[in-house]
Amino acid sequence: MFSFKVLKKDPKTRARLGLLKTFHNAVETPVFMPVGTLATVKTMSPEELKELGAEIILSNTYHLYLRPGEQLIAKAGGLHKFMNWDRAILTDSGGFQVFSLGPLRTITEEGVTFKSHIDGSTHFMSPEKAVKIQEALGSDIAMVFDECAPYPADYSYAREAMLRTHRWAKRCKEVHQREDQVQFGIIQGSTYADLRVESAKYLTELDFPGYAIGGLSVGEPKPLMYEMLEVLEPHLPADKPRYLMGVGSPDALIEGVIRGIDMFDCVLPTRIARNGTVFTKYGKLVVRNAIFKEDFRPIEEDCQCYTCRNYSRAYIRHLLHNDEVLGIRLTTIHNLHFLINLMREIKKAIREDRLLSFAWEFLQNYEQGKE
Ligand SMILES: CNc1nc2c(CCNCC3CCCCC3)c3nc(N)[nH]c(=O)c3cc2[nH]1
Ligand SMILES: [Zn+2]
Repeated sequence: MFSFKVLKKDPKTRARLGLLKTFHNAVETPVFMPVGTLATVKTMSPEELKELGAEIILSNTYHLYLRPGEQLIAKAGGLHKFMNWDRAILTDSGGFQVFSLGPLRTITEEGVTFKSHIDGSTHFMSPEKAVKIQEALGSDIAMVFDECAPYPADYSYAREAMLRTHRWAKRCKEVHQREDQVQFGIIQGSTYADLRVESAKYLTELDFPGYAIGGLSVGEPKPLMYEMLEVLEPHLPADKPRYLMGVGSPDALIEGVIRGIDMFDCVLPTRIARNGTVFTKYGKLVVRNAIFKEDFRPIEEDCQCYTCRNYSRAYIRHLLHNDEVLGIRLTTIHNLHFLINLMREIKKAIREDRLLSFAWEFLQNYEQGKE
């Protein structure tokens, strides 16, 4: 079964504490979901992810369809078995990737024809195909096939893309069969308040068990993203989970929670780790930088992660400088711990009715380092 329950609402903001029950496990929200594009959260084993407190991870229809193919994964017994992950998996539908990765593509009512970013071969993806692929993968939560309009998009294009995405969402709902998988709708409408409300109303009518907010974190100024969340919040079902796609940095996570978001995903922690950048409570730090050559302190003095309890900046910089694989594993562990731990502290603050003061203090410190 799948269920979502609001356990507590923050008295001063739109934040809420929730319990998301998936077919594999129960997840406390607000939750940060690490991204595992090719059926792995890069350099992390499932045991290490559990050690870090990851309860639900993301994977992707587009990437897995191209390589190794959803049929192979189905033969392996599904994505959970294939990657030895027995907790929840949410798969994105590939909509975003087809539009952002595929160099050339043509959109029709039917679907999207695109060229693989791997070998340039031509492929076709439709709402029906995206549903079938995600059913073969066996994720707990499958996203509908949508179009994420680029930013900026003029009003008429944003509206046309939104209406087509609504028709695609309906088609996804109609062909969905897998009982142990739920579909989330994705709200579009670019940065136009009236389109956002129209999209929320239309998709709420389709009665999905959860709703994602798409079309944001695509280059628009953060205040504009937050404004769209404020516009949307009153029009979202209060008893269903809200997932802000592709967000985000520590400050965006806090700003999103305050505006009623329950679920987040972002490639940042793993991606910046690979180029030697780590999160700290005073902003980002490029530990690969030569200034850390003889800095024998941990990345963060009071961080309880495996990396900070055992290694120095000097050692990590040495590893990164020599392309030693352990280096990006250690920065990845720290970054994932940082975001998962931040969500833990946010949940604690909501429980203790002190979210705003926690948020204010965190943002004060974090912006000191100016992200
Ligand atoms: C980064 N900003 C952003 N991401 C968006 C994403 C992707 C969210 N992350 C998915 C992971 C990406 C790496 C592989 C595994 C899945 C969006 N996805 C969809 N379907 N629609 C959006 O409007 C949509 C909008 C997004 N905005
Ligand atoms: Zn650490």
